[in-house]
Amino acid sequence: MTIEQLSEADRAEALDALDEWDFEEAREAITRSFTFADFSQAFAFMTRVALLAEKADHHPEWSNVWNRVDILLTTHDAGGLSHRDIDMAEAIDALVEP
Ligand SMILES: C[C@H](O)[C@H](O)[C@H]1CNC2=NC(N)=NC(=O)C2=N1
Repeated sequence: MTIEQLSEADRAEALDALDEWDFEEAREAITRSFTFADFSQAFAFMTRVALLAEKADHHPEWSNVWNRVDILLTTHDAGGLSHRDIDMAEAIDALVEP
């Protein structure tokens, strides 16, 4: 299965709409940090993201420290950012900003 990296123009357009996400040039990835009231809330969020990831077969690189969850999205199969990352970022945002 071939997944194409986004062109610079498509990337710029997508990032424009994803206010809360930062582009990390070195990793060809987007990142966002989420903070919750406590660990329980953070882990509940991670559970929901995990289900999205399995459904989409697209998985985040992430870490959790107590109430914080740091997420990095990139497409390993494409060697950089693809529409899959944008779709996943939008789906994750929808969990916290309904
Ligand atoms: C075989 C399986 O479809 C692939 O390895 C999927 C799984 N999840 C993935 N997740 C991410 N972030 N990038 C990928 O390229 C990727 N590939």
